[in-house]
Amino acid sequence: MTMQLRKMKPYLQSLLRVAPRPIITLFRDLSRFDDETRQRARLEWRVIADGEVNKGLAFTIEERQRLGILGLFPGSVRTMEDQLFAAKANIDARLNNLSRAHYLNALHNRHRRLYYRYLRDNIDDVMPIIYTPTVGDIVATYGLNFQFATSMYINITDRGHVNDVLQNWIEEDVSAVCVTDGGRILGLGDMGAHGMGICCGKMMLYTALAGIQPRVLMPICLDVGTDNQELLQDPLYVGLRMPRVKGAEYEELVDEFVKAVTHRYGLKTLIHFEDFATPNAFKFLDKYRSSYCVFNDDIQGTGCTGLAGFLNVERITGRKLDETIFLFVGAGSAAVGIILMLISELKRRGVSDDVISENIYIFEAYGLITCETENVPEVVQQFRKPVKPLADLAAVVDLAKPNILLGATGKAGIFTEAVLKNMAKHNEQPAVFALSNPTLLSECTAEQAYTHTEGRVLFCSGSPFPPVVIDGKRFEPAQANNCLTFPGIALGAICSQARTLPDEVYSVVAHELSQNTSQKRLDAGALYPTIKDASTVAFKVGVAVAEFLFNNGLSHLSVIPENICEYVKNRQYILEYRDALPPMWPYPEEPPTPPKREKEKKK
Ligand SMILES: NC(=O)C1=CN([C@@H]2O[C@H](COP(=O)(O)OP(=O)(O)OC[C@H]3O[C@@H](n4cnc5c(N)ncnc54)[C@H](OP(=O)(O)O)[C@@H]3O)[C@@H](O)[C@H]2O)C=CC1
Ligand SMILES: CC(=O)C(=O)O
Ligand SMILES: [Mg+2]
Repeated sequence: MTMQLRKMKPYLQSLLRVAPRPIITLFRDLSRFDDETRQRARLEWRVIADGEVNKGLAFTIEERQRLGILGLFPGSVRTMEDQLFAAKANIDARLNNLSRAHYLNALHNRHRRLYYRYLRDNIDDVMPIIYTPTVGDIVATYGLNFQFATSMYINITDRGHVNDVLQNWIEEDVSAVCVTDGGRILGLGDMGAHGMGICCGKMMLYTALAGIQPRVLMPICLDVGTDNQELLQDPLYVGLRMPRVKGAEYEELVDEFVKAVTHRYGLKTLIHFEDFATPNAFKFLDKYRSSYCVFNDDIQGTGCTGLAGFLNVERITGRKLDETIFLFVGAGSAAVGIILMLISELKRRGVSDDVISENIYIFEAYGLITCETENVPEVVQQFRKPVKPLADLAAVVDLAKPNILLGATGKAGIFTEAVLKNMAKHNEQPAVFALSNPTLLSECTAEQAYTHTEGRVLFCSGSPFPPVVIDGKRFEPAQANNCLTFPGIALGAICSQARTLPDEVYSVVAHELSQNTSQKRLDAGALYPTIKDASTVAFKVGVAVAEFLFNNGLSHLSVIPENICEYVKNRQYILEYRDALPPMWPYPEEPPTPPKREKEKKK
């Protein structure tokens, strides 16, 4: 017996390492049983309750016998394909996308390979369910639906103890964290601790699109309170019920968090900042980017996604970027991130500062940024125009005659009929980027864009819109979302164990994304690849990023792999079932003896 226990020790250790917390509690409750019963219970629950190992009805009868789980499933044995069929039937039977998202989320927790295989096979149908726009509903109903801890909360009250809190995460090896403080979730504003929904969604795309191992990913919410009065008064709110902490105390928590994560998991850990309010987003990026492997998705991921779209406008219209007039509506993380990428691209091409300043117009909530505008953030100072203040966007379009109009405001419908018609008046092929998420906050709909430009617009949007048919002609709007870049950036950074991620990385990414938009798509006026192609794009971006980091001495690894493409590929998550007990989990030659029945014991 002792011998058998010793043989099983590594296996049981791995069991405790991966078991979700409630399961560990279950083990504790088993203390009143004898050793054999405990071992057996652990094995049963190990294979069923760990989403990574569970195969559901795909466990063969032989496996069920061997693992001691016979009888815990109904009699049929299903292949992966059978289970995919059943999952699809379940999804189709549901009445709305939020309900579908709940089903998929539960599948993620209990049966991970099936979940990711389902996502891979149905990615264009599933993206609007697990990501924007439904992720906005997930966040909005987070308190109502909260059930199970699969992510980490670090509260302002944990200051001074963040290291200890992080020890409670069971995984020993984490390669990337996606962290929010809930300050600006999509265009929904301050969502406090409910912002966690976004980090979970982003990290699911790490695996679904870039094939990053789910075990090495940790979604985190820094709960520093919220100024959202509705949430504070909502009995279902799950976060700290206090006003948002700002200033030194808040910044010290972020600092402690960055140090604690890199202390536990190493400097190679990618720290992905998501949906912080704009001033904080820039502050932390500037503070940590030269010493840590940090990435701000809203600034940098969106920045290179936006630039890729501009490069494709150039490919379609033939008008060079240095001769293009841009009108940016909104000057938050997203728009400024794109402006910074555009400036670096134009400078790389030798365009002068004067031309850059002249060709870019910025329209904020109060109107066009002019020389008379006060309190203009430093980063956009150079774009003030020597004209009278102008608060009507349609009039600004008439004044500036932009070729590209880009909105990232979180304000629905501000690209009015007049704005769109003016874009069409000044351009044969106007380009309109309506980047705000979720769908309800888009600056205009695809239908409005095509209708008010006589179908001439090159339109893309942050959230997906269905195809539009006008006078029998079908238009397929492209999705312009940082999901086309952040999974690949993360894949490249993780595989190369990046030290830091300098601006040049994002330039590489923008060009890679642009080049991976097929000529067929461009001919149809689509500025980005389809979501169906997003995983191919993520892989290519990942390889390009890894190559750049290896070749520029930005990797923690001392040996550069000979074939980076193969190297990245070999690190991706395998979607096929593995043996129920793969060799990485040592298992005794003989399965543990089943517990004796009462009758036998009495004999
Ligand atoms: N498609 C994508 O990949 C991405 C999309 N986004 C989306 O972009 C939106 C903005 O995000 P972010 O930049 O971080 O948010 P911010 O809130 O930081 O920026 C929004 C900006 O828009 C300005 N604004 C508000 N109303 C108007 C108006 N009527 N006219 C002109 N400007 C206005 C705001 O000004 P003021 O501060 O004065 O109100 C602010 O400068 C969100 O909806 C988000 O979901 C973000 C990242 C990626
Ligand atoms: C897409 C994204 O990151 C946002 O809307 O904030
Ligand atoms: Mg975001």
